Amino acid sequence: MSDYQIRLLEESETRAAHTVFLGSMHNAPASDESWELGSRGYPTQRCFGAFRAGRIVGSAQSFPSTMAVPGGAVLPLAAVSRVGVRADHTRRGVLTELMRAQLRQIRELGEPLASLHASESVIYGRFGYGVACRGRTVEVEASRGRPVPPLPGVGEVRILDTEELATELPRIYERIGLHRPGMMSRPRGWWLMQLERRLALKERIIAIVHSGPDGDDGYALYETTMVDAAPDRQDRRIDVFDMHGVSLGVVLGLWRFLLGADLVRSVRAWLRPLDEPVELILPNRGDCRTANLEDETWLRLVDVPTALAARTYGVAEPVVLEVHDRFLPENSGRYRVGKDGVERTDAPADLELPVDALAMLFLGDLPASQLAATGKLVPHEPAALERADRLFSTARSPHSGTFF
Ligand SMILES: CC(=O)SCCNC(=O)CCNC(=O)[C@H](O)C(C)(C)COP(=O)(O)OP(=O)(O)OC[C@H]1O[C@@H](n2cnc3c(N)ncnc32)[C@H](O)[C@@H]1OP(=O)(O)O
Repeated sequence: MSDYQIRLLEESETRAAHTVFLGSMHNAPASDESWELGSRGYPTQRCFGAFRAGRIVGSAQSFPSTMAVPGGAVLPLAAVSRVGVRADHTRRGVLTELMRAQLRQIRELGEPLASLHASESVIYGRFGYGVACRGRTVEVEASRGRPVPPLPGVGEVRILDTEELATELPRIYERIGLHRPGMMSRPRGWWLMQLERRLALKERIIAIVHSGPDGDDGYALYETTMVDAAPDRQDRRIDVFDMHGVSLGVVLGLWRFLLGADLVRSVRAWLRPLDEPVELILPNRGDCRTANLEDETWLRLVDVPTALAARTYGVAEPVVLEVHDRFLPENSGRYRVGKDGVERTDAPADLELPVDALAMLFLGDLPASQLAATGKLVPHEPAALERADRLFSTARSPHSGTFF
C-alpha cells in the first residue's frame, strides 16, 4: 500500500474519479451532458481518491444526510456511494485505506451513522457495516375483471405533469417525513442525480400523487415497459422504483391505482418494506408474488454510544453488550442498554458482538436470538437473549426506500 496515496479530491479531479468508479462497475465514462447534469450533485470535500504515480486509481465518497432511528429521533448520516478501484489495482488494500480515511472523516464531521448500498455482500462487513434493512421485490398480476375493491380511508390519486416532478416530489417527500426507522432525508444533490438528471436525459418517468384529508401524503414514481404486443393487445409492465406515503393505507391506495391502469399486465415494485402486505388487498392473493428478497441498507454505527443512546428500547430488564470495532477502536467496550437509557459500564458482558452485527440489530431488522443462533453474536448469559429481543424489537420493519 505504500505506493498509494489517499487524499481528498479537488473539485477538478472528481470527473476522473467518476470515470474510475464507472469503469469499476463495467460502465463507460459519463458523456459531457450526463456529467454536466450529475456533477452538480457531487459533494465537495467528501470525495476521497487513491493515487498511484500521480494517477487516480480508486475513489469513495459520501454525502450528508440524516436517518430516522427507532423511537423517531433523526441522526446525521453519511451516505456512502460511488466506491470503486480500478481492476488493475484491486486486492492490494486500496479500498481498505479509502474506508479508513472515510470513516475517520465521518467521525470528525460528527455523523454517528453511515450507510450504503452494496454491489456485493462480501465487501463491507469487514469495515463494520451490517445489513440493517431488507426489502422485497413484489410482482402483482393485474387482475383484469377482478379489480381491487375500495380500501378504507383512501383519498384521491392524480398524475403529475412531467414539469411538476422536480418541484412537487421533494416537497411531498419532505411532507411525508422520516416516519419509519431507516428512512433518510434527501438533499438537493440527491434529487439532481436521481431525478432531474434522468428527466433532462428524457427518460420517461411517471409520477402519481395521493391526497388525503390533509393534502398530498404519498407518491409513486414508475416506468412502463411493453412486455407483449399483438394487433389486438398491448401488455405493459409497470416498474415502481420510488414510493412513499405517510401510512400503509396511503401506499396501498397507490397500489390500487396502479393495478387498475389500462393496458397493464403486471405491476412490479422494487425493494418494498417487508411489512407492506399487498396480497391482502387483492381478490386473489395468489396474484402477488415475492420476486426477490434483498439486502437494502448496509449501516455502520460510526459513533456507537451516540447511536445507541438516540434510539428507544422496548420494555425489558437491561442487557450489557460488549462491542468490538477493529476500525474505530474507540467504539469498543461494554454498554448497558435498557429502556431508561444507555451507558458505558465495566459490568460483565451478557452478549458480545462485532460492530457489524450491532448494525443488524440496531434498527430492528434481526433479533439478537437469530444473530446468536447464526454465530454473529456470543451469548454469555443465555437469558439475556430474550431481553435483547424485546429491547431492540420495533413495531415496523426498518426500511430506507432511498437508493443512492
Ligand atoms: C457503495 C458502493 O459504491 S458499492 C460499489 C462497490 N464497487 C464495486 O463493486 C466495483 C468493483 N469492485 C471494486 O472496485 C473493488 O474490487 C472493491 C472496491 C470492491 C474492493 O477494492 P480493493 O482495493 O480490491 O479492496 P481491498 O484490497 O482493500 O480488499 C480488502 C479485503 O476485502 C476483500 N475483498 C474486497 N472486495 C472483494 C470482492 N469484491 N470480493 C471478495 N473479496 C473482496 C479482499 O480480498 C481483502 O481481503 P483480505 O483483507 O482478507 O485480504
